[in-house]
Amino acid sequence: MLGDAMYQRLQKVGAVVKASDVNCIEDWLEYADVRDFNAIRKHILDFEPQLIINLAALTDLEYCEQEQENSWLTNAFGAENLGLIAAQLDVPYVYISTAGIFGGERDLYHDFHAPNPLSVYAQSKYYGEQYVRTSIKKHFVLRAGWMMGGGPAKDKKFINKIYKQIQAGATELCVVDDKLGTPTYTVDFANGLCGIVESDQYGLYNQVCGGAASRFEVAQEFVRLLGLADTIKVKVVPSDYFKSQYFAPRPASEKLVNLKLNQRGLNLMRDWKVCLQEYAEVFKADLLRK
Ligand SMILES: NC(=O)C1=CN([C@@H]2O[C@H](COP(=O)(O)OP(=O)(O)OC[C@H]3O[C@@H](n4cnc5c(N)ncnc54)[C@H](OP(=O)(O)O)[C@@H]3O)[C@@H](O)[C@H]2O)C=CC1
Ligand SMILES: Cc1cn([C@H]2C[C@H](O)[C@@H](COP(=O)(O)OP(=O)(O)O[C@H]3O[C@@H](C)C(=O)[C@@H](O)[C@H]3O)O2)c(=O)[nH]c1=O
Repeated sequence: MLGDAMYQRLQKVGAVVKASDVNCIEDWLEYADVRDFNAIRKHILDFEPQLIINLAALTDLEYCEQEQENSWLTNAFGAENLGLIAAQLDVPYVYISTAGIFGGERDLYHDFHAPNPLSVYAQSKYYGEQYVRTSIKKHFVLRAGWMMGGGPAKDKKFINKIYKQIQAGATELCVVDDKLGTPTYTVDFANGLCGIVESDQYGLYNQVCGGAASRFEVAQEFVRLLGLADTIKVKVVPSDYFKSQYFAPRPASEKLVNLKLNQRGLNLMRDWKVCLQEYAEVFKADLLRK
């Protein structure tokens, strides 16, 4: 999801990019596994980078509950591996963390509030965040919220899960209103990331879109933007409704505010509704094609 937007953003400024993944679905991707220190070290050293951005992760919370060792190796150990290589090369290191590290005790979290990760995914990401913050001097840790981006082919999360139901002909969508968060558009996130890195102001930053919402509000807005509000009903359900499908623990609220970015004048994130309007165009075009 984010890799796509990041690559496009870096292409725009003419950066020379070596992009890698274990899942090489684009011709600009080369194979590299963040769990394999020696192999990825060689892969990176051969390129002599000036910056390392770690976007690799396992982001399916249910998979992470079931495949715990792999989740720790990818999300936490992978963060360490790339951090060590960045430190050895003395280049800045960007690690992407998540609003999901919070426990939901509060309604809204700024950069200084204390995390309390509930799921294996969140625990492994929080470990990565802490490692990077304490062990890597030239670090940027950026916390994203509910990510949306990549379109029908690459978006693995909520928007595309809703879209797939619509595409399959659903006239009623059941959506929870007891989970709150901050949608985060990958295009804006990649843009903001570049601004933060260029500023040389190392550290930890919340970086989410403006505003906040429940999953229900996001689904309702998405359906409206697709022009389907009259034909598709979005029905409120409690999270319990999905307890067998979405069994990983999730906080009631993972709403973030970009307190530090605002103070530093580095907040380039637009409001989530403006971003969703732009993003929905991709899905509208896809609906028309089919
Ligand atoms: N999506 C979201 O809502 C949020 C994401 N984030 C963070 O943003 C970052 C980017 O995530 P996002 O773009 O959404 O996720 P994606 O799944 O789209 O991208 C992550 C990529 O990493 C790959 N990967 C998995 N294991 C390895 C490995 N061992 N070595 C190298 N690559 C690997 C995945 O492959 P495969 O497809 O095979 O798994 C996938 O292609 C992650 O750090 C994530 O934790 C933060 C907040 C919210
Ligand atoms: C598909 C669907 C989901 N939902 C709800 C249930 C559940 O709370 C949530 C599941 O969707 P997602 O898988 O996108 O959400 P989730 O896995 O909770 O997303 C998380 O992803 C990782 C990567 C993060 O870093 C977190 O911060 C967070 O963004 O949406 C509905 O209410 N109705 C639906 O039709």
